[in-house]
Amino acid sequence: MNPTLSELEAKATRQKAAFGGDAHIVCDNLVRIYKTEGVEVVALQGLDLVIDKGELVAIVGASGSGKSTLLNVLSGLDVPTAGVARVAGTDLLSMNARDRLRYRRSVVGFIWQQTARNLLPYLTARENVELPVKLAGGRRERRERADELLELLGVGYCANRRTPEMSGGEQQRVAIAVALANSPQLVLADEPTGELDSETSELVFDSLRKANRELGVTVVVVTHDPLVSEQVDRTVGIRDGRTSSETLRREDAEGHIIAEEYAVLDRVGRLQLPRDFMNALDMERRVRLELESDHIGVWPAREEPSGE
Ligand SMILES: Nc1ncnc2c1ncn2[C@@H]1O[C@H](COP(=O)(O)OP(=O)(O)OP(=O)(O)O)[C@@H](O)[C@H]1O
Repeated sequence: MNPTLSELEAKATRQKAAFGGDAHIVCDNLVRIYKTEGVEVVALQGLDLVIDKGELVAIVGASGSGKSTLLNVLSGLDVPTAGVARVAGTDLLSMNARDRLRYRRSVVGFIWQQTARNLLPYLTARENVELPVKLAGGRRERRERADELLELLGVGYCANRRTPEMSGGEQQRVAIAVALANSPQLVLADEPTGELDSETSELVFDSLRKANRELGVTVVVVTHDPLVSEQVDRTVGIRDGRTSSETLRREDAEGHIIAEEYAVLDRVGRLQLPRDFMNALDMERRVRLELESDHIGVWPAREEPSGE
């Protein structure tokens, strides 16, 4: 017997609800189109991403692939055009202005690449960390909280310094403390080590990892820095506004780090073949697939008969 319309609707809703379940971050078919002077740029074109609570994830991709757009959506700074974006149960598409402010003050913390953008230069490091707590209406034990965070991130000695009295790396670690001030569930960092040398970058990244491990906060870092992406359990690659690959790292029994790269398969079965694989075998337009018992083979299309 054919299913009724209401049965089909119920099935469709069930399938939709199933994607990502109640994961901490769920992006489902996320689309962001920018319109400037009549020209449309599709920055995110159906991006799917699921991140669990307490994960530390690096997002990598070529310039213009949509990384910052994704981070701006997750931070509540930007509203996507379509799709689903949910963080800690909050639907980022349907928030009103008041919810958005509350979300940005207490659910997420953000660290920008430009050190100067993260801190107010006329305040000390401690005052910078106290400020978001003050703005969110927190009155008690602000100072203790600020000092505790600065200590945890290894910059306790900077508490009374203003921005010009700190190095770039120290400023970024204070910026992480500012981002953590209101005990957010998620910290987002856009190229936080982009302006730093590799030694200082490592210290900044150590601080992010400490926040993740010791405070249990989920951390998502956009980076070009191979050093950073090698130190996380999961790296998500973005290409042309979609997640295209994931590298998972694990330790084997002997303590060696094993990194395995996967292509991301979306719900309708689309996957992006790595460009260098396609180029190596001259694959374009179409490929031949063969189902084997434990894998699928992908071959270049057969030569078209010339018709002579
Ligand atoms: N405000 C905007 N108005 C118009 N187009 C935009 C805007 N912001 C981003 N774009 C476009 O959207 C696409 C994705 O940009 P996005 O900044 O997210 O990329 P990215 O991966 O972060 O790049 P980069 O590594 O260079 O920072 C690009 O083509 C960019 O030009």
